[in-house]
Amino acid sequence: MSIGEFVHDETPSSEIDRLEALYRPLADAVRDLVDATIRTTVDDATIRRTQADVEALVARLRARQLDGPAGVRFNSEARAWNWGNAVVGQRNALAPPLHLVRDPGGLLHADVVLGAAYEGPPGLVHGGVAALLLDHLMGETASAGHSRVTLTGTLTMRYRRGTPLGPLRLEGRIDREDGRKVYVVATLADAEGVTVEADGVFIVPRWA
Ligand SMILES: CCCCCCCC(=O)SCCNC(=O)CCNC(=O)[C@H](O)C(C)(C)COP(=O)(O)OP(=O)(O)OC[C@H]1O[C@@H](n2cnc3c(N)ncnc32)[C@H](O)[C@@H]1OP(=O)(O)O
Repeated sequence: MSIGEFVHDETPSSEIDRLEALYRPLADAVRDLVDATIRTTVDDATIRRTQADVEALVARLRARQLDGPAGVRFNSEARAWNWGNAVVGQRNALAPPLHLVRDPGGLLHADVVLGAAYEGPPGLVHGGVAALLLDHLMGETASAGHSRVTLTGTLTMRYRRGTPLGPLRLEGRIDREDGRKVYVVATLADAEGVTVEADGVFIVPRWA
């Protein structure tokens, strides 16, 4: 990976805001479609008709599109956008609707509601999904408000008990720093308390 893959793009922030407001409801609708596909109990004919409808919608969107992934772009106003990001991509229906909030004092938190699409053991969040969300929150924590690039070096999870699907809270903070290494601790919790603890080393890469 190199800094060359972060693309400088002079689209004004106001236009990015407009596009995000346009695409976010589409991503929300597709996310809802994923949930509906998992949980529907309609008859066979309705499933086949729906499949044909969805294929037609896909063909409509594919009429014009990028050759590859959306990438990470930024403008001179320090506005960055990463529409395909697996956790916070505004156009990515696979990404849970995670909204990160930076608290005074350096804590970063996010509230999220995980539904049927994130299941592992019955009724519980998939362990890899828990790691995905924590990894992203911890990377954002280490980057200290996007003031530096950090990449996950080592990530350790301790699954204390199953995490039920439903409303959850993530919290992360920097524990300590040592040169280019940023040590971050984080938790995933439900209403009863912490379900997963994580600690990780996030590295400011040599090329940054
Ligand atoms: C704001 C956006 C938030 C996004 C959050 C999402 C986070 C992610 O998922 S990032 C994607 C997953 N991670 C990756 O792909 C990273 C892949 N690995 C790499 O690119 C490199 O190995 C990288 C950057 C981690 C280290 O490379 P480099 O900068 O050359 O490190 P290097 O100079 O060898 O080592 C620097 C220090 O880090 C330590 N270190 C290097 N790699 C690791 C590691 N994997 N784990 C722990 N420590 C490490 C070294 O021991 C060294 O320590 P010291 O200074 O005490 O000797």
